[in-house]
Amino acid sequence: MDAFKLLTRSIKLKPASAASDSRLPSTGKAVNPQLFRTAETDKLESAKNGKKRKRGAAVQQDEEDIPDLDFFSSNKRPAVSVTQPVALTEDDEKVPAQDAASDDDESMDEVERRTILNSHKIKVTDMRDLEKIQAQPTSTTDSKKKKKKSKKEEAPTLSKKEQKRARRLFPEPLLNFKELRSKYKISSRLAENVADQGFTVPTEVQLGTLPLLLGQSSEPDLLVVAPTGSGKTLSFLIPVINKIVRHHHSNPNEHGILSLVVAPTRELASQIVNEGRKLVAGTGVKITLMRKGMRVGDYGDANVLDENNEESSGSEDEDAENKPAKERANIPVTKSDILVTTPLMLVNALSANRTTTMATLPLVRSLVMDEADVLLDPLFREQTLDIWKSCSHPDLRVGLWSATMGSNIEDLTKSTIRERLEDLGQKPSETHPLLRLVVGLKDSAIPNIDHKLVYAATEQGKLMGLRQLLRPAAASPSDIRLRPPFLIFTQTIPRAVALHSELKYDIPAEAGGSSRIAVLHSDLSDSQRSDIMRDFRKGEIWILVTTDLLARGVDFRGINGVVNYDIPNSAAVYVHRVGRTGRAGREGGIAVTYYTKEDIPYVKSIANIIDVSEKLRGGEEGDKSIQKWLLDALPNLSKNSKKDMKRHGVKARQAPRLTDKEDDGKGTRGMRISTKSGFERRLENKKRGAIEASRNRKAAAAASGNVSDTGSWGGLDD
Ligand SMILES: Nc1ncnc2c1ncn2[C@@H]1O[C@H](COP(=O)(O)OP(=O)(O)OP(=O)(O)O)[C@@H](O)[C@H]1O
Repeated sequence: MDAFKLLTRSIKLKPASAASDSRLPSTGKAVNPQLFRTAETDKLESAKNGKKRKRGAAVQQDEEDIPDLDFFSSNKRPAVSVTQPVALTEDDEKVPAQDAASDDDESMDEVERRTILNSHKIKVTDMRDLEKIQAQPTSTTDSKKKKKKSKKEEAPTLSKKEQKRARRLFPEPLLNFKELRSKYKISSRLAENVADQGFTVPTEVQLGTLPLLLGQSSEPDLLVVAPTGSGKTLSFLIPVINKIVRHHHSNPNEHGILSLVVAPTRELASQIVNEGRKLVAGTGVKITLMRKGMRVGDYGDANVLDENNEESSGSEDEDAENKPAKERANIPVTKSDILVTTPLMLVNALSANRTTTMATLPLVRSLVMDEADVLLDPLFREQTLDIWKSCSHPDLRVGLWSATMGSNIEDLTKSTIRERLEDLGQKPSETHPLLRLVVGLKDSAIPNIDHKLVYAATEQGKLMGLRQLLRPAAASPSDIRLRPPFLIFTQTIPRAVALHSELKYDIPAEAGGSSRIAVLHSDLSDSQRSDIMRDFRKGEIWILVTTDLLARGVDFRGINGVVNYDIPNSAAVYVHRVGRTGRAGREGGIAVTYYTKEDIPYVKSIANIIDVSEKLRGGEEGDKSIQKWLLDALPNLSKNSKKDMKRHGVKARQAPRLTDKEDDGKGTRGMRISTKSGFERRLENKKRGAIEASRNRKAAAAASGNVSDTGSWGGLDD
């Protein structure tokens, strides 16, 4: 029997069918990017859409026309000159007459709204204190509901269930992208740019959040928890850009950073800029990636850098970081409407590397925190809160977006909003609401990927398993089949480097050899990082070994899967890592997680996530990959151990010595990434020792003049 099969008894492997290839995310068609919907709502929505089609000027593209999402495609769209006139002219404000006229009579009643939101598993909650909700109900509920609610809330004490019900909101959903223009009257240029991307059906998060952020009622602060790959970027960028277009229209003389988007990694920040550039084309809005040395805050001078010259001024900016304060004062302040940044880079720019008090960002009206839970995690918290406080405009709105969000983050958000308002002398009840929108089950993995949790017993077992994945042709029909492109996650940088060197030559030369596999981590230079990202996106690199640097936010179109070579540090990290596949509703992505003896204490939370995701997917009990006996047998982790794991990962894997060539201290022995057995390594070490001793002897003999002159054998090259 295959040794590897013995190690994978905990998982049910289904025979791979010939048809499985066509289900690969990189080859398959993303028929519908939505993850949750029912036949009943499909009918209701198409009835509503049908009405619009008859009346609207432009007919919406049919669902069948959605273009193939191809991993290897460059996602090119027709070039649009960024120098086109600033949008929102008189014409821009005009909405097709029929559409505008049709708006009111087509508003949905509450039953329809409830039906649609519930079937898409969208839950909107008012997060304010109940008294405040009573004092200032939001206009997203209809008036009947308000009356009912306030009567109920007059009762002296409400049960938890009643409180929950009182907080629930059923705002109008967005049925199609055409409504962005016809109903929400966004800039026509922006609407065209959205249409140019070929998106036809809004994802759940877009369906729920866009009306909230673009609607007529007071723009809320918003906490959004929505699945990985569900299109959150578009959801926050469209309202941000539209708000700036309007701002330019009403305040043509006010220029500066109006919106700030903060993301935890440079890779994600630059991806957001790329997405943003497609949307701002021709709108007159400028979006920029924060770079070292840029001046962005209110430093008390009026110099402004025109972002049109941004590229040419890049190298000067780099130098600026190291210039003395006086000279830095002469560097012009960046003129961009939207700044996308990592927290540290912006904090350093606003405080001259923490040598001065933080400068302010007085014009910022929208602060978007992408992957907000990690931005408010202890690692980044101080920096993120400093940035939040530096946004001093009274009309600031915050948006916190992620696929996972602990209740501590919600509490921190509430208290920060409250403190900020107090500092500004505003009473919370006078202002806008804080809403939370959750799509699906909070903190769960997407239901459209296959999870494989594989017991590999030892580090060697993991490597054997991974090698089988790399050679799918040699595998038996019941083995896991994972076609490149895919990502492999390790716990630490040294482990990523070691795994990369172990696998480098596993890809045959005729298939491109070692150039097909790369390693990406934060110790590489910025340019190395972006080259690798580019080559992976282009399909030149097939397998990318990486750390949690790429676990969040990064969108590679149609990668076929994710391998957790080392188990993730927490359930949330699992959700984000595996969410790099199965994006925009694509089926066929695979997430393989190996675990060893040492990992057993930490596996339960991952197994639970998989179990919930499979329940969400529906299907037969027998189709589940996690067996009940495994769930029951796995130990629960104490709170403290969970915390410890989150901070340090599996302790034994932190050991610094990891490659064969390095000495094997006892603690690291079991955690080395290598296929060689201990016996083989001992033999090698002995051989090395013997060679070393022979060299020493020769050197000693040479020193005493006793060596023969042949000197032709230099020993084994180690
Ligand atoms: N309505 C849509 N229809 C089809 N594809 C879409 C739609 N909206 C967004 N996408 C695509 O879905 C992919 C994922 O989007 P995005 O990166 O915004 O996801 P996300 O929700 O931010 O994920 P993560 O939580 O991993 O950061 C992108 O390739 C994007 O172009």
